[in-house]
Amino acid sequence: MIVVRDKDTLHKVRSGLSGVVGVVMTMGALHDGHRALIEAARAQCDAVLVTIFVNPLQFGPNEDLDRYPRPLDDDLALSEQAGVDVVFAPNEAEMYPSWPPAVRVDPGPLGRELEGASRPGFFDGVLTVVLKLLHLTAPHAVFFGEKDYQQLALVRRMVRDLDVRTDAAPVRVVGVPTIREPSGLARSSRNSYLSGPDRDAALALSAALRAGAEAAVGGPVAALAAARVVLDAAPVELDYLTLTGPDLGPAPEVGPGRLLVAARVGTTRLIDNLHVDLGPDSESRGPAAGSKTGPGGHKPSTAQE
Ligand SMILES: Nc1ncnc2c1ncn2[C@@H]1O[C@H](COP(=O)(O)OP(=O)(O)OP(=O)(O)O)[C@@H](O)[C@H]1O
Ligand SMILES: CC(C)(CO)[C@@H](O)C(=O)[O-]
Ligand code: BAL
Repeated sequence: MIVVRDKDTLHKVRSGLSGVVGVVMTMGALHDGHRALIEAARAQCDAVLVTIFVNPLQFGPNEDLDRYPRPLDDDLALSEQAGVDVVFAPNEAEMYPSWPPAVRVDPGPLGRELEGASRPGFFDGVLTVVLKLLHLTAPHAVFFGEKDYQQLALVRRMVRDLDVRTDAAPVRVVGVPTIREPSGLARSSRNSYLSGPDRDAALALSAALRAGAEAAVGGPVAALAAARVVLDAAPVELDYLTLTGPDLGPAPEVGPGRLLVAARVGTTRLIDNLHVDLGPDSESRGPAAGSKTGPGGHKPSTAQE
């Protein structure tokens, strides 16, 4: 495995890779969720490149940039063991020679909803660094986790809207299902912040999503209500609970939907989401109650604090 810290060396190393190149972008503190992305990339590509960079541009002033874990040696060991060919781990000066960057990617209306509403500027920062990393690594396919469902949707949209291509074909954006602990908790680098009681409380997110999915046969209102009961009973501070279509547009009455949740557990902010099958019992129930304008100006069914 080759470890690269600067753009010029990356260019040389990338030029030496042949066949289909897959990239997995991360902020490090690698876990089984990242491992699943690497495995998907290995299965679909001839060479796998992993980026490790804690991107300051996507952190707000009161967020956890300073305390975000940076166990680089462990990350390199996991990457090597997982069969990664190249790791690109630049520092901030290498990625942002001029700070702050004056030109950034505008994520559009969807980028200002949900995570974007709670974390202003977050998706401008994410899409800006993702676009830079796409230029620098020139992948044929790039792999993102469904755990960050809105991020995945926005990267797909950016690649389409800004014509991001490698070797004359659009970069393929591959979504990988969420890896969970046996308890149901979605694996996340920020789980390392959770103390014992917070770890128990954090289980409410995935439990609420499962309760919502089970109740979804009764329609959107039933799904949201069931999820909300679980969250209300737990010592967590709900940020949002939303039901949308699979593309983050309005939730249908019947058919596939996505239930998304964000909540603060102690000082740790966590997100999760799950596929739900709505109906068929909902067809006679009338429209779902929407209490907030949702992604893309639509009205998804939302339960909000
Ligand atoms: N549990 C998971 N299952 C599948 N993919 C995941 C999981 N956790 C993270 N990923 C994906 O790994 C990539 C890098 O994410 P990142 O390094 O931010 O990890 P993270 O665990 O999401 O960190 P954080 O706790 O800061 O949100 C993203 O595409 C993300 O969606
Ligand atoms: C995509 C990403 C690596 C950009 O910094 C980050 O948002 C993440 O780890 O999900
Ligand atoms: N996993 C998404 C990156 C972030 O929360 O900053």
